[in-house]
Amino acid sequence: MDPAEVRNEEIPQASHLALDIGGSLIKLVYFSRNDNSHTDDKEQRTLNEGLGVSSDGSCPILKGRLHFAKFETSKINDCLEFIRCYRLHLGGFQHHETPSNKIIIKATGGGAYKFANLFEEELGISLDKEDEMDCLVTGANFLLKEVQQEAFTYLDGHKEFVQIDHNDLYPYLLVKIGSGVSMIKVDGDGKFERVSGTNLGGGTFWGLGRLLTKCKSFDELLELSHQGNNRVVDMLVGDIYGGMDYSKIGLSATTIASSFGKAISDNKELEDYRSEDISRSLLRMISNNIGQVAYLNALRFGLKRIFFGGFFIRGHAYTMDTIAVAVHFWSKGEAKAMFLRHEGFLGALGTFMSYGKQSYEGLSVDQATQQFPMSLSHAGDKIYCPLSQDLNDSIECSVYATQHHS
Ligand SMILES: Nc1ncnc2c1ncn2[C@@H]1O[C@H](COP(=O)(O)OP(=O)(O)O)[C@@H](O)[C@H]1O
Ligand SMILES: CC(C)(COP(=O)(O)O)[C@@H](O)C(=O)NCCC(=O)O
Repeated sequence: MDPAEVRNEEIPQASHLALDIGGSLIKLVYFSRNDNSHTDDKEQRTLNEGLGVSSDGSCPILKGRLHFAKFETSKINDCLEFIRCYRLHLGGFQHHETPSNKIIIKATGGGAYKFANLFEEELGISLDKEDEMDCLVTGANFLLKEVQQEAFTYLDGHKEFVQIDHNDLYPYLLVKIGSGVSMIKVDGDGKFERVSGTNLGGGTFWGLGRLLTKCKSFDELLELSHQGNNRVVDMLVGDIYGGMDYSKIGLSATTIASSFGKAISDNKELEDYRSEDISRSLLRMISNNIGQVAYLNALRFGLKRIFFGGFFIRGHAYTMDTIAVAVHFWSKGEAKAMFLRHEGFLGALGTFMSYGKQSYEGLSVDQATQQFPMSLSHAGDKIYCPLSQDLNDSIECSVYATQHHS
């Protein structure tokens, strides 16, 4: 929605804005209270029991919705306008030690540093910086432990949700495919190590794709790949071996021997290739490489489960299939690639949850839980998301908030 179109009466009472400002995209998570947000006594008691908190009335549970939004980092002014328009910047917290009682908003990602002054100048707010890897892991652990049907496998066009056993979650490898790629070995809550990364990531796909195809948007480039045939551009084992498999080393004739390799011998110019084929080849090259590097890192540490997140994936079938096939192929079926429904918002969710650590004056989230229609689900962590919600929509949840006094 164009922020200019937002009318006053449509503006929700929003709070707890959390920002993840990455190299390509800015992700926002914020909470808005329902009009009649406070629970009645009976409901409050039930919620408190579910959350395992005391029911002395000092910790009101606010009902409302979690909202998700994203903007291209290069269009940060649109993001600032959106925040201003929805008055999201007013819903942070105040640190009584901060001169002039500036409102503080939680933020992560490189942009929390790069754009700190811009946020201060444009919105008059300070960004309280949370570590990016910390937030990614917090967001991933929360989703894997608390959200049913969050993780799924994808192979040969078949999507299957994975039942996560809370007692058997760790260790796992988290692969965040953003502009670049971070690979994090996760051993528990707050226990992790970034073990590797690669600069061939989502930014590489989009950047090279834009140059090679003249596509105007990431989605257009992704869409093109649907109709493409990578074999027009890629050099296959069969191209080298006269149509035959190289079975002695386990390579079939259709295996890609060299991504974009055909372009060296075709005597063609860029214009002679279809954008669809280039997009498909590029997508396959990047996805395959990430799958392979991820597998090698899983092998280093004996990890069997690899969760892939980040907005590069975009729930895109061909991307997930390529990554899953790479992991399956290289691990000979030993390791499993899994994907996350809330793939792009791990960092922003982790940042949102970091409000719970605050003990400053003002409203702070200590716990939040999604309320299922029939009964309260267990809320071992801070928020609980529903299963079938489109991420572009808001999701219903409750926030357990304490009022801190100076
Ligand atoms: N609308 C979009 N605009 C730009 N990139 C997009 C878009 N949707 C998905 N992407 C892909 O997602 C990547 C960014 O993923 P993200 O997890 O947000 O990382 P970052 O934190 O680096 O911004 C981009 O490099 C691109 O490959
Ligand atoms: C520097 C980053 C952590 C920034 O995160 P991003 O904005 O890409 O999500 C990431 O781009 C990265 O891990 N790059 C790979 C660097 C490397 O290990 O080679």
